[in-house]
Amino acid sequence: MSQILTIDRISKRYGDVVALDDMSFDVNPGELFGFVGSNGAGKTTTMRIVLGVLAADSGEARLGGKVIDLDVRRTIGYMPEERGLYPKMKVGQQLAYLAELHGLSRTEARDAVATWTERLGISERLGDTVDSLSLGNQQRVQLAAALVHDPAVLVLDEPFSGLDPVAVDVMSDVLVEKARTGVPVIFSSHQLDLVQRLCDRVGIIAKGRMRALGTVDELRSEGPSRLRVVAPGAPDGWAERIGGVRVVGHDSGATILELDAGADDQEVLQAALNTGPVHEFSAARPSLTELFREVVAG
Ligand SMILES: Nc1ncnc2c1ncn2[C@@H]1O[C@H](COP(=O)(O)OP(=O)(O)OP(=O)(O)O)[C@@H](O)[C@H]1O
Repeated sequence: MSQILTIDRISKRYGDVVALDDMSFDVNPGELFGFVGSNGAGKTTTMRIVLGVLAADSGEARLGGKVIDLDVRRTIGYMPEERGLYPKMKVGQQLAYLAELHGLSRTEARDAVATWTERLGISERLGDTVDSLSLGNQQRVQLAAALVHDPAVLVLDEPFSGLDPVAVDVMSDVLVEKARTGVPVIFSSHQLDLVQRLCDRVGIIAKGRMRALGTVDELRSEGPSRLRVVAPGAPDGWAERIGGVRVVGHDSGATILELDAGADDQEVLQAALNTGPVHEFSAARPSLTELFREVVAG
């Protein structure tokens, strides 16, 4: 059954360090949620609290409205940042053991291991010990470990870090596919282009607080309006004489302008045409990376 994951007003301190300060958000059934923030912003702490391996000082995490206790925790697929496999155990044995630990019968566990190792391209490694695998393949095994028990929610701490482009594609496909079955999927990442491309919604956190939350489109359309203008014959400084308009960047021959509320884009177009031909004149929206820089700096 599809269930919503709720992080409800969680706060957590480590001594004097405030790791989470009233953190709240939901991950809906069937949603791929990107959890982003600078180093030390509080992503791992949030995920550990969801898993119940760390206690919150206040607030709570719920799945389908039920506080996450030991029973609920068994239904979560988790990929910890520090990874958590037994290095000397064989891949197949280890995955089957983890599946059985989460309540699958021996036969179900064997079938699930075969399915996921095949899907993740590691079926030829079943008889190898984990420590004999490359780091990327260890990561695929770690994802298989999070998936073998058919989890009701997936919580993944930096699942893409260190993967080659092919492995990134495999991981992306699996996460999207899993979300589309109705499972809430949350993952943290510093690869914002990937988050922008994959996620239904994104939460940007800074210093333990949620600072921006929404679909990538919603976040990108907030803030001042920007124009992208390509006017090859325009002299330097052509746009700076227009009221309420600032040059905020240049990109492959284009000038990026930011307009104050009420500034007239047609006046900008006219000013550009006055310099000669205009090859491009369009609304420019900030990338997730630019938004992230603004949110974290603000
Ligand atoms: N066991 C701990 N003891 C003391 N402080 C801690 C501990 N774990 C985390 N912290 C602090 O809590 C804050 C949040 O850390 P957390 O690991 O949750 O951040 P993060 O967003 O996952 O960072 P990263 O992107 O670097 O993995 C940081 O200031 C960190 O130094």
